[in-house]
Amino acid sequence: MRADVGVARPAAKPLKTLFRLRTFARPHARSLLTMLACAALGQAFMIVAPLLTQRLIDGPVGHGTTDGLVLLAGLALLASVGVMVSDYAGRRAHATGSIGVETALRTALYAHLQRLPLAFHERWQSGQLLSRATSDLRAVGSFLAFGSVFIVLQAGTFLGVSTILMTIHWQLGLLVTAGMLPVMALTYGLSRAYIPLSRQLQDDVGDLTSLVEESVLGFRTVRAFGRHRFLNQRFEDAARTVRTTGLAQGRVIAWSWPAIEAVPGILMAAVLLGGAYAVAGGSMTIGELVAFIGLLTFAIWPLDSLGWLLGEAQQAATAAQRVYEILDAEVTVVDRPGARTIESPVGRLRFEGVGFRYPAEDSPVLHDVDLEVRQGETLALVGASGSGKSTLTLLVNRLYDVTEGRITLDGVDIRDVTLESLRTHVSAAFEDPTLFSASVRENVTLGRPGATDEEVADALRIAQAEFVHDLPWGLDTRIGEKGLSLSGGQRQRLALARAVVGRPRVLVLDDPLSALDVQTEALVEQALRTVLAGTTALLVVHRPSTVALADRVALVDDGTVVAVGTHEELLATEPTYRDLLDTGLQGVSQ
Ligand SMILES: Nc1ncnc2c1ncn2[C@@H]1O[C@H](COP(=O)(O)OP(=O)(O)OP(=O)(O)O)[C@@H](O)[C@H]1O
Repeated sequence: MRADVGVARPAAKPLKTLFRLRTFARPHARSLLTMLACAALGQAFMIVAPLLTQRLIDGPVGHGTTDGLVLLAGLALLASVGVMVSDYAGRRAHATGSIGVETALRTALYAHLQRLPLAFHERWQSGQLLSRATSDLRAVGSFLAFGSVFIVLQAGTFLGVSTILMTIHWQLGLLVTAGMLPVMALTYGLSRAYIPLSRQLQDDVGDLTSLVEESVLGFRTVRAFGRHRFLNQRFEDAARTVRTTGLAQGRVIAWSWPAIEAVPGILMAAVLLGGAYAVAGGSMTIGELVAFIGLLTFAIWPLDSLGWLLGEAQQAATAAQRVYEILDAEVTVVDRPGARTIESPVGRLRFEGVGFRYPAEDSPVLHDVDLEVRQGETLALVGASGSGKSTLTLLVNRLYDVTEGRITLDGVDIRDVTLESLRTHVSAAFEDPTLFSASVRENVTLGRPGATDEEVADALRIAQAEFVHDLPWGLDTRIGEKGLSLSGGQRQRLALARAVVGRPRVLVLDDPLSALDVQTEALVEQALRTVLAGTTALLVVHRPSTVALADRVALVDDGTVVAVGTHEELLATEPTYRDLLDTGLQGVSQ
């Protein structure tokens, strides 16, 4: 196995990665800034209350008069209305911003996943992708729209309040400002211990999600083999790993959080003591001390919450790193510069010195493949298991790109044709048919969205899939996830209908009839002949009867094509072919 698969670049440091997310926040800057401004305004209105209290104590209360009381009460009322209005506007802006950022991120991630090559999807556990596309994305989105804004707000509030405190009594004000230092030191220590554990926990949860997904999708096999205890054990082990990491994370929080939270309490005690001395010494009025203590709570809240917000930032940073590991994964199968569309190819397919190595592997699975599939010809690929037949079919519509040589369609290297155009003309159906939780019609027209009703009906007839008309809502019946509500043979027939709808120029079929009973297979083959007559087709053959559909046969052995000819020619000249027939391909009509 090679380590340099080249599908995902190692992500940068978590906090740096978090900063990269600004591109997603930028389009929502207006909402986010409105939210920040409203929150700042709300804080400012709240700070008015202790300042008014000071005026009240040192004014009317201290002098025993009612002068200015109405004005002070009016200002207090105005301030509370201000708090209410800014809170309302801030929350509205927050909702718009946070939903917008999260949607933009989710859409970008999904679109990128769709563009990533097969190599990426084969290497990544789907649970890891799922947890990144759900919980990580949530953490990142909510931090961008909430945490990041509040870090700015709380830092601003702390600085603003500290400045006011210094104007009231500069020595005590300085003491409060200095309280920031131990909080920052403790937060730094927390982040060094917390970030790796946070990353570990998110990875562990991804593994757990994969296990759940596997057991849900493979539940029939699990039940059939009575292996639920084994799977339970695997799940318990993975859950224990999550628990161990979670506990380690909890221990880090347990020592750091109380220490961070102790700082404001110590500050309050120091201010009370220092304030009492200051009032006794005459450097502070009672009203100023009351206002100072009232304002101190506004400085303490940012100190208190900064630890929590930075924890959120760290969590979001590791989540962002995990999301960027996908977003940074390279889309390797792309349109070349100057790639062109082909309108109506005649369908001449040539493999010229083709070699192929799977991205994670050291040695090639295909080498020196030279093969021509003539216009309108059906060519069967026959070979022992693992000889490379399926791999060869994956190259034709560029699910993988060749690593040696080239494949041409009508003499044009398929890498010089746009992917969209190539995949319009080259259709494929594989042994394991994937259907989607959508209507029958949507499943059939997946590769040809503009297909007419006649084309769909034609495809269903060819694939002997007319059973769909008996479904409760006919073509509009929704079939379950992966088509689980249908039998294996029914799913294969629908996948075949999808491949032949609109009569593509080139058809690649990798044993698409394997789940059919003998009778249905014969009917499908009979109908397929009419399609194959006008189409260039590459057919991976595992059953003798399918060879009968082909004009010629290519014998694949150990990653290369060793002989090409009609069935009769190969029978006469190739002992390997004869051996293969003896072991499984008997009964070919001659
Ligand atoms: N995604 C993959 N990554 C790495 N190696 C792979 C991958 N898929 C297949 N291989 C290897 O490539 C070789 C050819 O496999 P391939 O599936 O093309 O053979 P095949 O002739 O179609 O076999 P079968 O008749 O059993 O389906 C095998 O050695 C297989 O292990």
